[in-house]
Amino acid sequence: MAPHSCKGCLRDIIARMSSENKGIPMEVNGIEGNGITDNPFMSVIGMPWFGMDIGGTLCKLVYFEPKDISKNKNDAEVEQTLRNIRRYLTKNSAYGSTGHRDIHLQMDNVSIRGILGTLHFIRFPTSEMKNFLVLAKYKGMAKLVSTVCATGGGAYKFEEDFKREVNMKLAKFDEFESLLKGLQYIDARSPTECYYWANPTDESKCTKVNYDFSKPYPFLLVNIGSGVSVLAVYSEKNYKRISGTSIGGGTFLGLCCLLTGCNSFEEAIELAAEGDHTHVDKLVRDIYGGDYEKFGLPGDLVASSFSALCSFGQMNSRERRSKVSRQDLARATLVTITNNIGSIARMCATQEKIENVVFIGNFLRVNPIAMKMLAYAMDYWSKGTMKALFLEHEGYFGAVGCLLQFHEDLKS
Ligand SMILES: Nc1ncnc2c1ncn2[C@@H]1O[C@H](COP(=O)(O)OP(=O)(O)O)[C@@H](O)[C@H]1O
Ligand SMILES: CC(C)(COP(=O)(O)O)[C@@H](O)C(=O)NCCC(=O)O
Repeated sequence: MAPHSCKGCLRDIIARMSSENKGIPMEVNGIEGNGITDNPFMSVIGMPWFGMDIGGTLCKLVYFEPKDISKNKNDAEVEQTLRNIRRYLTKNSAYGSTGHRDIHLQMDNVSIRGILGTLHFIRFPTSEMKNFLVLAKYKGMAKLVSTVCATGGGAYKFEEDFKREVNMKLAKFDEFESLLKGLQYIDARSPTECYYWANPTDESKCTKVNYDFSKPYPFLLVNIGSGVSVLAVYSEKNYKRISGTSIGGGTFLGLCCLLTGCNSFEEAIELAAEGDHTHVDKLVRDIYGGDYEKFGLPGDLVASSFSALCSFGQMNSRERRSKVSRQDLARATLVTITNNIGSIARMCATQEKIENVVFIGNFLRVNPIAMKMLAYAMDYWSKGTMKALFLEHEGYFGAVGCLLQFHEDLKS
């Protein structure tokens, strides 16, 4: 394996912590419940509350910070650990170089099971899970929380690791149930949650416009994570997964890294923002000389993605490839993946006779190019009958939803 060189990542922090705190045992294996943590009532009232959505690429961690944690004051050690964890999570916005708290998404004064508090939104790469567990152990979380609610594929994949490393049980919840629960909860409490892009093709006029999503049904939910899942949602409880594709956010990032040598999603998006996909793609006008009017295909529509680089009969093909920039390749990759998702979403919406298509997932993070393309594509191809909608907490609904389900289950 290549030596790990990423300064400040979770692995580094842990190494630093262990050398700075020689007195603190890192191997707190086999922590037994301390009586308090085994009592579900205590963990509801006073303990930190976590919901995790462990996806194929990113782990989304939602932390509910109750306003009042004084309920534990009869136990000074618990109280202190609780305060330390709270301080660590809420005073930092970065945890090493790989963990981030999305402060702009923080929700204050929300209540879960009648308890008022703040929701914090944290993400880190799923590949750092083992280091996260070491950190959780070191911070004493395992002594406070016996159960963490979790969703996403990683809730299954890492279940044994949680048990072995930190003696924590995972309360597992289905990822789509969680998505929908979280979406309903957040949208009802965040007045500017849902929006659409007006004039998506005209940069000077393009704006984000608030959308009232209080009567949402029916809607199509397109979750663009590592892969893509498409759900048709008819009511709070009635939904079905109608389609999906493996060509999703992970594909964009993987191909972009391969083609451009970039090393992060943010870098990929920055490159794409500066590139021109028409240097890479073959457009309808490259084939027709203009629009293909009979079937309403405009000349600037991509006819064939990446095809401009492989017109093998043409003398200039090799020269063209050598002139294409990393930025152009990143943009073309983004356009290809986004168009494909838009096309699948439109077919699903047509089939289900649904007009509102809600796009979520972290592929849309810091990615207005993709959002505007989806907005335009849905509008153009449906002749204005379909609407692409977006949500501010794009990748966090699953994590919130499983936390809510956990507390609902405790109630019943
Ligand atoms: N910081 C990031 N690191 C990696 N991928 C990111 C990042 N920010 C956004 N993405 C994009 O989000 C996708 C993952 O989205 P997410 O909804 O978290 O899915 P999953 O649950 O499969 O991890 C990645 O494939 C990538 O396209
Ligand atoms: C398997 C998944 C539900 C996992 O969710 P993710 O971590 O990608 O958000 C998703 O990647 C997916 O639906 N993939 C597409 C599979 C298909 O329908 O071809």
